[in-house]
Amino acid sequence: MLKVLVMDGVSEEGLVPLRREEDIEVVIGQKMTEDDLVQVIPEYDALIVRSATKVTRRVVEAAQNLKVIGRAGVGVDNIDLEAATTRGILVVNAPDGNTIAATEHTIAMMLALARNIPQAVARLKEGVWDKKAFIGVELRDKTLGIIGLGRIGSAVAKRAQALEMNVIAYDPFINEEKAASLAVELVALEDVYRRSDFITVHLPKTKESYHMIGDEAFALMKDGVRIINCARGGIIDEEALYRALVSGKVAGAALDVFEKEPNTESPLLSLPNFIATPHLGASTREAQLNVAVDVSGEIVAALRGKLVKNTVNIPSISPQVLSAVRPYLGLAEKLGKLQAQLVTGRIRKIEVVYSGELARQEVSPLTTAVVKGLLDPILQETVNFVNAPVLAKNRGIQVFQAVDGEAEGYASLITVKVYSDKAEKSVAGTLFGKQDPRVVMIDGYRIDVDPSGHILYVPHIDKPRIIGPVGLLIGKHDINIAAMQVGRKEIGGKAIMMLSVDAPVPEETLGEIAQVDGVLDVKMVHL
Ligand SMILES: NC(=O)c1ccc[n+]([C@@H]2O[C@H](COP(=O)([O-])OP(=O)(O)OC[C@H]3O[C@@H](n4cnc5c(N)ncnc54)[C@H](O)[C@@H]3O)[C@@H](O)[C@H]2O)c1
Ligand SMILES: O=C(O)CC[C@@H](O)C(=O)O
Repeated sequence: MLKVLVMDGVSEEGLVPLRREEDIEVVIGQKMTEDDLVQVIPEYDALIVRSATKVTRRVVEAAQNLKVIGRAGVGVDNIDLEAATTRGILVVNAPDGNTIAATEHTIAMMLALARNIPQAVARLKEGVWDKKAFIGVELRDKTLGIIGLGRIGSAVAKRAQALEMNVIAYDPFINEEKAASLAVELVALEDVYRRSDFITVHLPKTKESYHMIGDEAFALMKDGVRIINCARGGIIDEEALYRALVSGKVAGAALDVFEKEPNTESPLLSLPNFIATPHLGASTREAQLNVAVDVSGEIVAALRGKLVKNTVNIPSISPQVLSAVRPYLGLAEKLGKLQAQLVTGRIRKIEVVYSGELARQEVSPLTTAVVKGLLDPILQETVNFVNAPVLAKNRGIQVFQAVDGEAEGYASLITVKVYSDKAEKSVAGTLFGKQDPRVVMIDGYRIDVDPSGHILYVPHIDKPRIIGPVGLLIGKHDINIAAMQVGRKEIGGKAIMMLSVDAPVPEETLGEIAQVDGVLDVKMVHL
């Protein structure tokens, strides 16, 4: 008998796909501490959670039979993915089922903000019939700025247009055609800040988006702007929001999510122009049913070793295909990740070329790994072997793969070419000794770089007094250079320097390096 532990009040109705399997026992768990979960987890083959249960490294490491962890929803920030991957435990989610719920909650929050509904209800329940205190604003003809035009952002845009709002959006990973099909004007982030009467965020919490809306962003906004966050706590800096609400710069804010949850202590809760809900975005009967059905189906497929659609960590492909290309999966993903950080402009096309021995293999999983590496840092949803082409297509990115016999002297070579509206960039990599990944070419310049950790990329003119000054500037910050590679095609022409450093080089130093005579560009890459 296989045992599945279901936590966090996942919809009972949605568990039907699990319950109809005769050899699967479903156990509904009550709220547990980490210690309790560590105690019970060894007996389970699968675990389903929403956001309350934290599946920590300790929990994962205590599991002895666990094959799959299912998230009834989108965000997997409560699951230690690295620990699960290391133990070979599949993590699956249900990214589509709660889109409409989160969208409608956002619209509800925007209307509640505009018309002071929560405050007026509270006053009335205190026995005060106060019409004067709650003069609102209309949405019609106001500008809504959406940050993150993915599934929820797009659905919010449609509904806001029905309310006769002008919708503008910032999403560096969506192209103009996609935005045009939604009749949404794509603008720079600063323009969203400067032009919007209402701002709503619909992007994942990543290193880039953490505290992206803080004092500086508020300073750029219109006086009296209203702000909504039904995405992830931490995208808006709550302390800066507090200051902006107190000063009146921000007329009102509505949060469904907080940096720390649960949260009943936030100073924001004391402000009259602040409204909030306890992470209710996905809390509709329909959404909970959808995500429970979706995740239950995925758990059954995973336990039966069948194709799983929404894997978060491990590709679901046939063992034969996987074993042939597995050693290259990490390299392919790193090449995609490297391109995501090097290329500028809106990506239009990705071309992956396989040469040497790899050209004789079934390489589509590797192409997907490249796309995953490119899109993963920017998308909340899982990029996997089934959906990667669709996700890229939805963003107007064409993906091609090709084989080419010429491997430049390497046993196998993967070349990833990315074409954007501003640039064309090519990176190539191989495995040394069938296991050590190396980036061996950037834009035709030969190098030999281990794609891990922090790497400084400095294209420059090949002439004296470049490497020394750059090294000195990094040394000034006590940052150790672990390795250095320079590639050039001809003396005195363009060259590329790649420095592996033990810590990220601060922004300020990057600015100083950019000023060194002969330096053409500088980028800090994290792999
Ligand atoms: N409150 C809730 O209960 C609830 C429910 C569902 C989803 N969510 C959250 O809502 C958010 C959006 O979910 P989704 O399903 O629409 O995700 P999605 O992956 O479909 O869309 C995210 C969009 O954000 C864009 N993006 C990524 N980084 C960006 C950046 N730095 N600047 C601007 N745009 C950026 C991506 O290009 C993408 O289009 C996620 O954070 C998700 O966890 C919350
Ligand atoms: O399960 C929930 O209630 C929240 C889910 C939501 O935050 C998500 O990321 O899907």
